[in-house]
Amino acid sequence: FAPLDCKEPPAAKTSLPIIGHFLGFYRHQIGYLELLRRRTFSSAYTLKVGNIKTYVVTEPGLSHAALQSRALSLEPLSATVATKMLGMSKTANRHFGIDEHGHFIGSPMLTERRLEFSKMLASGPSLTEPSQVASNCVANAVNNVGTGLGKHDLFGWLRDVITVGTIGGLYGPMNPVALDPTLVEDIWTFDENQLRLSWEILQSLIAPAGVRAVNRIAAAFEAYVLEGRDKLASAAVRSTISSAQKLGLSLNDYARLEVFNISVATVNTVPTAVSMIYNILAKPALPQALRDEIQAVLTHVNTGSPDPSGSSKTKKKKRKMQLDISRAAETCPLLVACYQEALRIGSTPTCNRAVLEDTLLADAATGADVLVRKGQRVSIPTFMLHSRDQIWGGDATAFDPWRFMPGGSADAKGPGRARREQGFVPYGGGLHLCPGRHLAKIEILATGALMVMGLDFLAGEDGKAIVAPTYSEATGAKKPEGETRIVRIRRREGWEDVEWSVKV
Ligand code: HEM
Repeated sequence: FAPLDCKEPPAAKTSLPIIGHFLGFYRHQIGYLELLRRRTFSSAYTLKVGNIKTYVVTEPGLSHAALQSRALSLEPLSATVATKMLGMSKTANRHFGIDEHGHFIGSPMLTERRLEFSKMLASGPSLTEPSQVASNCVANAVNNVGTGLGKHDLFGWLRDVITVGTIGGLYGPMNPVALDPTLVEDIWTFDENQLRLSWEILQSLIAPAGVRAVNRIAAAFEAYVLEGRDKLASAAVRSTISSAQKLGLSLNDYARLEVFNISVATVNTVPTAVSMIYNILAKPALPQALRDEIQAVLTHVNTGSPDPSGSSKTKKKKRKMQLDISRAAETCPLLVACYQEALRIGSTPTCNRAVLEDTLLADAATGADVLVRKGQRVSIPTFMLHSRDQIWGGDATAFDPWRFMPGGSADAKGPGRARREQGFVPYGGGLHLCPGRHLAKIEILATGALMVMGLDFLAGEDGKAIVAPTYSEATGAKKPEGETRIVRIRRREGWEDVEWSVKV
């Protein structure tokens, strides 16, 4: 490396040259980035690992500048990393804009795909359709819970329900996961192995489970298209399949790309919903406060309908209750605040960019600026912005939905608003702002509301209280660990006869 320009962020030093940062990541996982922030005392620092130089941005103003800059792009990284990780063919490189020397020269396919997908999932019937399917899946799961207390691995249960619902909504009723639910496990295995899969060589030795998961999912997607089951997919997915076909991507390469797509569509939604629900249950006053609030968006649809599951002799009346989640945004501020709080602390995506041109990133509020060099990377780990006391008014790592309510420390109209807005980027920003955010919001709000209204939860063991989850150090999306995952669940007392549905 050439020495850093004085305008470039300071280098994060390590006492052991070459292997120091590797050991740091090995020991502290992603928390190592926060450790380096404290060590460098800077709004951005430069991390040199192997032959890659990454500028880690740690302040709201600079992260906003980076996300909005047109001279920084996710596409070169998606192109080079995804093709490697997914084991795509050499010819696929061309479609991803990688030339014969391995350089990124721009990819109309990636740009077109992103724009089309964003448009389709923004509003209207093409958003309603997948949202409805995903929400129905959660309603069915609640309807299927028994009246006696049963022990559940709450994370595992929600993971499966949300994954099946999201993929059903996007890829239609005959999607690969509907036909083979064991693929859910493969999605998570892929997520845990992403880092190792992005190695240049020896992936089968370093990440055999990851390679197996990619191959299994890709084979299922090949069959999905060959058998014409994709005809039943959502408009958003159909449009991306047709653009891949138009550009001549082979069936195998398309199927491998879907491994990445189904992963991004689920591995952030699940931990966010899981964090929201566990934390609601762990705060004694919260479930009742939410139940009082959500009552306003319930409609008793049909009080007189017979119980479809009963025999003709034992026909019971079922109360059909519809949750109108489309009204939750204005009517249920506490539920929305729980969703925001779960986004803030429950999922920890990192926004990555490749620098296309030497660029000066400037924080408009503080006047601080840093130079990022062409060909290098910028990384914005959202957890570093979302968990800082100075931005969130103290106790930033705790789940406290009231901070988002009027008069709370994160009140949208309160002091420090601009800094908080720039420092709250759960869905990234700029050109690459997550296209699935509207779908995710509907799914997570519906999941939270249905669980709270329809079910009673008790800790796994008698006499114990449900506690906020602690997380395992595993790589990939956040997963609660050990005993905290087990809870006892039954239909809510007095509401056992309700059959739930959702209006999105
Ligand atoms: C709580 C749930 C979710 C969270 C927290 C989340 C977060 C993110 C983040 C941080 C990014 C990177 C943005 C950037 O770099 O600026 C992203 C990208 C993306 N997300 Fe999501 N996401 C969620 C749900 C979804 C869902 C449900 C879908 C699919 C329908 C989806 C599809 C995508 C896609 C395709 C991209 C890549 C965008 C691009 O290449 O420009 N996400 N998401």
